[in-house]
Amino acid sequence: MGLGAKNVLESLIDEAGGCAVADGGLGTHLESLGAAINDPLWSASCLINAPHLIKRAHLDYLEAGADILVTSSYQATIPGFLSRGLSKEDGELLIQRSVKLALETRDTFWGDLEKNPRHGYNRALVAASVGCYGAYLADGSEFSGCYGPDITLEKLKDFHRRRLQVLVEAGPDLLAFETIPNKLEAQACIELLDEVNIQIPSWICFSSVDGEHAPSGDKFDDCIDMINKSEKVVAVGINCSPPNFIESLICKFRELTEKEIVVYPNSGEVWNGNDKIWLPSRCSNKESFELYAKRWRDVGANVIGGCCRTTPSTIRTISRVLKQSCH
Ligand code: MET
Ligand SMILES: [Zn+2]
Repeated sequence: MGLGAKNVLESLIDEAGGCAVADGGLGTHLESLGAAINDPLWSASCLINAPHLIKRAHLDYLEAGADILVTSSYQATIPGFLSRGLSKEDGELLIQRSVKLALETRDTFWGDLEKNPRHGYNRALVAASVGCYGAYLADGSEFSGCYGPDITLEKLKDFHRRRLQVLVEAGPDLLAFETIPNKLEAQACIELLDEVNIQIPSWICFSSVDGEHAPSGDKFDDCIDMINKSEKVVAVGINCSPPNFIESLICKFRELTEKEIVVYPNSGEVWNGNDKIWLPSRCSNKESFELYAKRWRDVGANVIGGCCRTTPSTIRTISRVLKQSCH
């Protein structure tokens, strides 16, 4: 990642005419393909028992027009696999597998497309998902930001360190830190990128439950100030938060940074971490992603996709809207 040269994400965004399309909810789509993911490992359980469904889900998103695939490693962690009775080595192989499944699907899809010069797709990037510590806890704390007084910067770094290395060694194009709920964890991730000497670009996406702050109450101004100082973080944004928060957050982020802005909200339904169910949307309906995508692009988003409860059909809509208007 040389200074001055365009990184892979910026090049993709250029190729896509200023706004690229990310994929949609992976856990959600795996479930609709028949995977049983009501499990402490959530979608990462498919790495053990249904890798073919992960490939199917990635392919469906590519066909729908996704320019970026986010891997199935959101909840794939070494301690998570250890508590499942697996060895550290097997856990690392599964984490690696998440990247390989996405790369293989992208390469096969792209190989087939190249036979048809008028296909209209971009060669997709593979973003290795790095779920937050709260995702590993599987108690909904990615939406509260409350990790308790015992969780320090060092503990968060220890949690993230080895998985980051394993993911990067498997050869993804970028790293996607997802649903980060507080400034401390963003700081841990940023510092690790340097300490581990990661050579691929990253995005850091936060969740938000009030439309103004990170779930912990931390100010985005402070989080982005810190991110602006990191050369390795090339994009910042919001994921898995209701769509009606997104426009004003893009405007806020646009004032705070020159980095690329990534948004992939959920459908607006609300996750109840205690009962492990999605409660109905309080604010929006799925149909409006068409209007949302146009507005988000117009106010400055550079990557738009979907998170939980969004589907290939959501991504098809976003892709149609964005690709229509830029070519
Ligand atoms: N990339 C993850 C997924 O869709 C993000 C989950 S957010 C709770 O499966
Ligand atoms: Zn989500």
